[in-house]
Amino acid sequence: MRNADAEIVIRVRGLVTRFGPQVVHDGLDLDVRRGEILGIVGGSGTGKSVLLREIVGLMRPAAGQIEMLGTDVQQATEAERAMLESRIGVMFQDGALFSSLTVRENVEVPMRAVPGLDPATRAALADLKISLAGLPYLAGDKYPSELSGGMRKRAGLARALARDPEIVFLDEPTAGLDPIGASAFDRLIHRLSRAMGLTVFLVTHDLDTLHAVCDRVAVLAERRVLVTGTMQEMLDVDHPWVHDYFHGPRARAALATAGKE
Ligand SMILES: Nc1ncnc2c1ncn2[C@@H]1O[C@H](COP(=O)(O)OP(=O)(O)OP(=O)(O)O)[C@@H](O)[C@H]1O
Repeated sequence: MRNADAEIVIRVRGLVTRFGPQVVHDGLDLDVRRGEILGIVGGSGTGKSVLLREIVGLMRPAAGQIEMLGTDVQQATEAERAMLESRIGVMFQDGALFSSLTVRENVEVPMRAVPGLDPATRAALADLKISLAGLPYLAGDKYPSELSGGMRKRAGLARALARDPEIVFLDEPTAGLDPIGASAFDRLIHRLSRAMGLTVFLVTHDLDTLHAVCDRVAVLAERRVLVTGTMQEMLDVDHPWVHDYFHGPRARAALATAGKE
């Protein structure tokens, strides 16, 4: 379901974010549809990561409403919050893995909140997520410091998938990866989203990723979501930043690469 009638799983209205005198968002609106991969782009400091953190409930905006999976994130009771947390997964930019835990133990962390899951089942489920994220079986026993950057990203993804989420939030998943590693990660996200019906909220600067996996793109500029649409629709947007971003030399190279695949 990837059309305008699709169910809205995240609805943001009139969002205002301030840090002291700095206004990051001012009246930001955004809809995310079930099953889509939505790319969030914008210049540095436009508040992409902050928006992600506000939606998942890690930060409180100054004003506005955020509804996720039918629940008002800011008004949620503790029980509603716990229910929401069980239905989403988050992968932070640096992976945010616990260095003193093995990969398997890291993936098990979100599962600890599931009542009645015995340790052996938890470990087996963690191994399944590790393999879904494209890591070799033995990676489960390794510590984050023993992994390459790309493997750490996959471990972060495995942990985000730990509780079979309906929505995953990925903050710059391909940042710091070499181009081959990045495109392998793009394919993985696309495959997982389609196979599991996952909704993906994807913060990225990576034009190749946008072309390869995103159904729609939302551009943050002027303290709000300036425009949303397909990559094709972005090409016709008459705004200086949007034009430069989607028509610049890197954009042309990414478009040419996407056309060859
Ligand atoms: N906890 C905080 N306290 C004060 N200011 C903050 C805080 N978090 C973010 N900011 C500011 O909010 C603005 C938006 O930050 P954010 O990290 O969301 O940007 P971004 O669009 O993700 O940027 P980039 O593309 O560079 O990662 C920045 O100016 C940042 O300095």
